Amino acid sequence: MSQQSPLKVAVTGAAGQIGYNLLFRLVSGALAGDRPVELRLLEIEPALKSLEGVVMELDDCAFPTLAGVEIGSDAEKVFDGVNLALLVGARPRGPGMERGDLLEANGAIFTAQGKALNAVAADDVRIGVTGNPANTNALIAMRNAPDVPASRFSALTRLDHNRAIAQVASKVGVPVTEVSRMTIWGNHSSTQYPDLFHARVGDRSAAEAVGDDAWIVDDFIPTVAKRGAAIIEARGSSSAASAASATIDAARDWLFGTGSPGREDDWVSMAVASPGAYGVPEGLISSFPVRCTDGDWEIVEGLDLNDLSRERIDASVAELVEERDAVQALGLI
Ligand SMILES: NC(=O)C1=CN([C@@H]2O[C@H](COP(=O)(O)OP(=O)(O)OC[C@H]3O[C@@H](n4cnc5c(N)ncnc54)[C@H](O)[C@@H]3O)[C@@H](O)[C@H]2O)C=CC1
Ligand SMILES: O=C([O-])CC(=O)C(=O)O
Repeated sequence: MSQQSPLKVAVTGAAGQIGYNLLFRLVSGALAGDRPVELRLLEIEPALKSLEGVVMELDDCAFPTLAGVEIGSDAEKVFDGVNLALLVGARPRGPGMERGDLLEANGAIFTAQGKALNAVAADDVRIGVTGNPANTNALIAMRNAPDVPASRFSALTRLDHNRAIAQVASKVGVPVTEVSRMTIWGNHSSTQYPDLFHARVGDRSAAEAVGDDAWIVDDFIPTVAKRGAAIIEARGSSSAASAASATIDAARDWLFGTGSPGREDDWVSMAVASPGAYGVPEGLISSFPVRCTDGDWEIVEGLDLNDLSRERIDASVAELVEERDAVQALGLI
């Protein structure tokens, strides 16, 4: 039995589709190996009964690493002392909607949760936002938590990153493990820019390995950027298992480090508060190539951007500026 203190992990929207795919993996080692995990699950009052059923199932797995579960609808109680908060709970989009259509519906949730985290989370808290529109929800939470360093907030673009890796591996006919240095730039929306010019397949540029610029522009970029909508179209509801998997990938790498043996210099995509890097206005939560060590991220600097990359990044960042202005006008930040 491990003697380490439990990692206290909050999950919001825990009774939802992503929650059902996330909780069991979170406590079975995918996040923190054999370190015990204590779950703090936040839901709205009407969903608590359903969440009780999920907790029964968690008990029934008899996970050796599950150090306890608390549930509730009061954010200040649930977030008390948490080291990691995964903010998943939000209204998902349906067919025909863009993620930005959810700004107002979800803004109120992230102001309240930002304030609660500010008041009661542990000093070392890291906050990952999956609920859409993820970048701007993270911005709202961050701006409502003035005592938590801005670097502790991130929004999920790891699902897009994983989708991009899968697409390029399939195109070139290599295992996904051959693809490295993938970057998603900008917003987790259809304007996002998955970058094959810095990605690698083995020891070559991914763009060269693909050898088909028309495929990159007409096929790869829209397939990755619109994958969420394609899943909604096919399943009738938005991605859940893959979103849960990416939420864990992102949190694990943030807390315990990016890279792997032999690929120490690999990076991942995370949407983080811009320090002004690559011309992205300071404070905007935008996706960048990052490396993480001991719970801190660092943007990979000095990548040359070709005209296509510059144009696509600028377009996605312009959308983030619009979203920021919209939530500012609503008084949410
Ligand atoms: N960033 C990403 O890559 C992805 C993001 N998403 C987003 O994740 C979010 C959750 O998706 P699903 O689990 O499929 O939705 P869902 O509707 O199945 O579950 C959402 C849960 O959040 C709960 N909730 C609502 N307001 C809450 C509040 N104030 N506090 C706590 N819980 C609250 C609901 O009761 C519900 O149980 C959506 O916004 C969806 O668009 C989904 C896929 C990928
Ligand atoms: O598309 C959606 O609304 C859900 C999501 O964010 C994704 O699958 O990337």
